[in-house]
Amino acid sequence: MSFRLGLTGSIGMGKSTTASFFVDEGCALWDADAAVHRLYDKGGAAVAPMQAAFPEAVVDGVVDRARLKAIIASEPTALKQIEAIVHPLVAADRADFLKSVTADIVVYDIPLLFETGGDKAMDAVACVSIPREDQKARVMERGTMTEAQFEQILAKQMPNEDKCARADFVIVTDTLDHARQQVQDIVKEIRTGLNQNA
Ligand SMILES: CC(C)(COP(=O)(O)OP(=O)(O)OC[C@H]1O[C@@H](n2cnc3c(N)ncnc32)[C@H](O)[C@@H]1O)[C@@H](O)C(=O)NCCC(=O)NCCS
Ligand SMILES: Nc1ncnc2c1ncn2[C@@H]1O[C@H](COP(=O)(O)OP(=O)(O)OP(=O)(O)O)[C@@H](O)[C@H]1O
Repeated sequence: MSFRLGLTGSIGMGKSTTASFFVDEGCALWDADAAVHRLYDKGGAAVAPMQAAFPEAVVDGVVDRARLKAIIASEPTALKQIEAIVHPLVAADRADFLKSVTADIVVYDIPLLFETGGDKAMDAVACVSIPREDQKARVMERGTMTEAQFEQILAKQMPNEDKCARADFVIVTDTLDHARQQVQDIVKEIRTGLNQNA
């Protein structure tokens, strides 16, 4: 069985970028946010239940993220409802992915890993981290969220310090080269452990 490494971190901290460095080292990757994109897309399994719960959020058979963010911003219970629809479908997507995996290390990029208790199913967890001001600046630079939407999502997440305290590895994503170096060190350490146990 593959080594299961959870990769988590708060919004905009650098999970996706760091995940790509693990792929460069030969790890397999499953990405929870990417699974949500597939589920919201045309023909995706979340479209029909989302249409039933939030008819105005579905446009041309696709869940429209801008509309969804507006709904989340104005309806306090909306995100919980969305999670109840989406999270079981995300779990099914992950189970499907696992059927075909052969890599020695599988990285699970999951923003809400600790919040959902998913860390218990991992052999180790790595958390990406940068100071809060840099995090906010990076998210604002992306231009896909207002400051209020960013703060609202952030409020739903476990504080960065708590995530880092619970993680086995903390990856500081201050520069691309530094993050890549830390990823290479972690992969080396895991592979050394795997070879010792083989
Ligand atoms: C809130 C939505 C519309 C924002 O879409 P957008 O395209 O702007 O951002 P994206 O999907 O890339 O998410 C950005 C980040 O927001 C954070 N985030 C997303 N959903 C949640 C949530 N339910 N709780 C806390 N943080 C969240 C994560 O850090 C994520 O990496 C979208 O993320 C969504 O529909 N979320 C609900 C589904 C969910 O819980 N996804 C989390 C992974 S299973
Ligand atoms: N190591 C790094 N050095 C410099 N910039 C970085 C680094 N890692 C990520 N970034 C930049 O930070 C921004 C956010 O990165 P990324 O999309 O990987 O974060 P994320 O945690 O996956 O975000 P989200 O939680 O919103 O999905 C991007 O603009 C990216 O280019």
